[in-house]
Amino acid sequence: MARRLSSPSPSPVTITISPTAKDGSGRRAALRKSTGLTSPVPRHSTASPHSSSRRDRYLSASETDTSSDFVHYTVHIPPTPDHPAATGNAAPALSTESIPGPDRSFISGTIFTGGLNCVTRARHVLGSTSDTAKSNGLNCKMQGCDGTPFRIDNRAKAPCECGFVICKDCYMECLSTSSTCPGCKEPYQASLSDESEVEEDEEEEEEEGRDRVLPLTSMVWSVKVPSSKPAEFDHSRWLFETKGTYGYGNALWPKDGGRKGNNNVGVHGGFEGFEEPPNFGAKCRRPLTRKIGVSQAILSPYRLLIAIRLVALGFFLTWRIRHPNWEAAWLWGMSVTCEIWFAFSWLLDQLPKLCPVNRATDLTVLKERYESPTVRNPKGRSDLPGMDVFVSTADPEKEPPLVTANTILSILAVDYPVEKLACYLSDDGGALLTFEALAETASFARTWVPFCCKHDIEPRNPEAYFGQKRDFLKNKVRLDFVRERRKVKREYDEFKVRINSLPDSIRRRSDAYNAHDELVARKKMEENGENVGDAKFVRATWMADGSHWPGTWLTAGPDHSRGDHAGIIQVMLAPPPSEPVMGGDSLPETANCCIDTRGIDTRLPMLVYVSREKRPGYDHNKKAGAMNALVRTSAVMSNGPFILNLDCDHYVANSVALREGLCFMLDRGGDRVCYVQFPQRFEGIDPSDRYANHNLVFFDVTMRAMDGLQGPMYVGTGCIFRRTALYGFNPPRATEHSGWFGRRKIKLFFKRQETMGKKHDRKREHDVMIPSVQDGAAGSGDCTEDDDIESAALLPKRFGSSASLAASIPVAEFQGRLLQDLPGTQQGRPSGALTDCSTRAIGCCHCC
Ligand SMILES: O=c1ccn([C@@H]2O[C@H](COP(=O)(O)OP(=O)(O)O[C@H]3O[C@H](CO)[C@@H](O)[C@H](O)[C@H]3O)[C@@H](O)[C@H]2O)c(=O)[nH]1
Ligand SMILES: [Mn+2]
Repeated sequence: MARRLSSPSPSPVTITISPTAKDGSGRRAALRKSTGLTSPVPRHSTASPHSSSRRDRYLSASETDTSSDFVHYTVHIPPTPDHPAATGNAAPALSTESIPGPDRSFISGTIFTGGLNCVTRARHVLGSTSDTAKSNGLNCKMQGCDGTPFRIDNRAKAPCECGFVICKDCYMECLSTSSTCPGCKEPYQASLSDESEVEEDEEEEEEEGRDRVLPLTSMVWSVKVPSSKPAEFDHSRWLFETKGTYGYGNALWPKDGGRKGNNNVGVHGGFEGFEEPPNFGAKCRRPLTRKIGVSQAILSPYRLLIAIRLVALGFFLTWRIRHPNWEAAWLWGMSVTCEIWFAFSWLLDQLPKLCPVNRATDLTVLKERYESPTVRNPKGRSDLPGMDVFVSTADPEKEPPLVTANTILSILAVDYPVEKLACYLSDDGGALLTFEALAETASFARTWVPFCCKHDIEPRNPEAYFGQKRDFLKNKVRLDFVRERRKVKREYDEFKVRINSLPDSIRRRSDAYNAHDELVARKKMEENGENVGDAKFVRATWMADGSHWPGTWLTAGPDHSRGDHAGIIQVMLAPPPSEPVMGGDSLPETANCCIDTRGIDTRLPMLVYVSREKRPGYDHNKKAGAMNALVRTSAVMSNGPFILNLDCDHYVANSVALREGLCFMLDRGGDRVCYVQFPQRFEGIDPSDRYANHNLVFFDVTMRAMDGLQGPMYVGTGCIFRRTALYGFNPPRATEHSGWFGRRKIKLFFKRQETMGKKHDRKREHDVMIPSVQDGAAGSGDCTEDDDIESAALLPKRFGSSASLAASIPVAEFQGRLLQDLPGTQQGRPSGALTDCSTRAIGCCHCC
């Protein structure tokens, strides 16, 4: 039984399927439920008359446990703008009301497809993209008003510290009535009477506002940042050129030591007339990482053993050569050659291992340096750089979607500032199954992630966590832990059932739609008097909203087969707001009924589904190609300066791993680090490791030993990269060998060879300079005009003609710098930057 396509209404389709799915505990999966299969919004917002309450669901699960041999699966088909619901119907599944402002365009603007042979499509979003401010949710937030907010430099700006966006009329009204911000109920800082004043005084207001919220009031009054508009001032250059310092002791610091009076001058002061700075940074000067030598007790015997073996080997080879066997000379010759070769290769293998190193990170220092309140960052907002996590999957049959889903969940739940994290799934199979599994994952993440954060769950892969044999109560202090764990486990079991029944439900849905289409086509042909017998009908794969899946079809069709389909991008979870959204304050739709999220930040990181375009005749380069596509897509969407890649069958086993990786990147000298490789640990294989499947020698010995030399190698996955290194730019300070004796430090980043002889031409092509971010995408502060033109001309040659991609490069470089003390840092591309450029970035010829 299927709903007719021609009369779209959000009534669910009940499909009866044979009971194939079993959940983890072996219990027969017999659940009656309503699922909005492609809806990344919380499941309970898809409320329909058919969906029972949660408690009922559990009850019905146990009731039908033994009695039913069939699963009643209710597929809720959400209405969409192209298939609008009949008026007066129940609330649409993709209820925009349930999503706070900025998220709207991402949730309703679902799928982006496009590429070489087809125009870029952005379905469902047409209405909201017409007005950028609207699509970003940046219109006036007053109830019943959607006026244009204050604009400064084309950016909407809130007149209040709390970020409540408001239009001019409403602002004036508020001022005249209560003078308080309708968002935070705090009084507005300055009352402004007319429009010009509003615009002109914005900067001053900003400064006043900054002073107001600073807790360190005694210090702040005299610290004047040299420029009122920080983005235009290059602080690092200023520091470098003037040898100035900020804060205590700088040129602007008063000699008399400020309000408190100064009794210390001349006593502690290093320079006459300047106050000795208090020791603020004693802790922050501590390094983020430490190199720990391997204990001599282990190394010395090991080295001795190698020396003894070497000597023995020497004696043996000498003896061998001195005692030739002339009766079988060729045999003797062969063995000697082979033995010498083996000895040599053994030596090559041993020598690098003489000096292995361990490294340790200090996460408390990272927290102090980047996440504690400072003068410039009074709220202690995280200053960590953005991080994009890439997961690749290729075939939903060989790589089960449940495994991929668990990987994604472990990423979404990592301990990293949510607004700085973005997760991308590359689906090389272009399969609707992976797509819908990801939508389900996004939905389950709303329960799983707050649960992990609340109770410090480790590991944050639900399958691994619930499968643990050890006592789960260890180190758990919260009283509601046991109850919530039980609930979440049950949710997870249901989630597994849903994922495992997806192949069936997709097939059945498609069959129903196809049968209906075929019937209509047959009728038409009969009416026209055509021969129906030998007609062939296209068997499409249908999405839950009643449209064709743009990727690979179950029965391959033209333009929908493996290796021949359009590119697809779908944002499953919109970029989160920058302020924490505590569970208790959230709207009832987003409230989590499974666990008590009061006081827990319920935001989730951005999650994007990407399936790159594939066309015959192009080499897609397997995983490398998928990674390239993700690098370009993420550049125009979130542009995290660091990238972590994982296979779909891996997961983040330690929730602070990302932070630990970044310690190496952000430590002193870290700007020379291009990537940080994590070791891999394996599960589900022989625990006694009889066949060395755990790869311990490789990850725990060889890689550490290589680290002691020049650094470990990239093993193809589980690696944090510096984005600009992937673009092929040289690190800011490359340490290069110049000959055998010693090293030479060269500065390649912003400097170029003065001489422009022919010899340099080839080199120049590889050392493309990253244009300075202060001067926009095409200009460089240190370079002449000629250089600008040259680098601007080289960028499209290497990265295609996408202006957004080119513009994202210097931003990524800027944000990846060591200290985030550069003001005005734009955190990634604005969330509304999802344009047709990102679909062109996943095009197979990459000629956007
Ligand atoms: O066309 C393809 C083929 C593969 N993959 C992905 O690449 C990853 C690795 O492929 P797999 O066949 O599983 O290789 P393995 O031998 O299991 O993986 C190891 O070896 C690979 C190189 O041989 C590395 O890329 C992997 O990171 C490393 O884990 C998987 O996530 C796949 O989904 C794609 O995205 N597109
Ligand atoms: Mn693999």
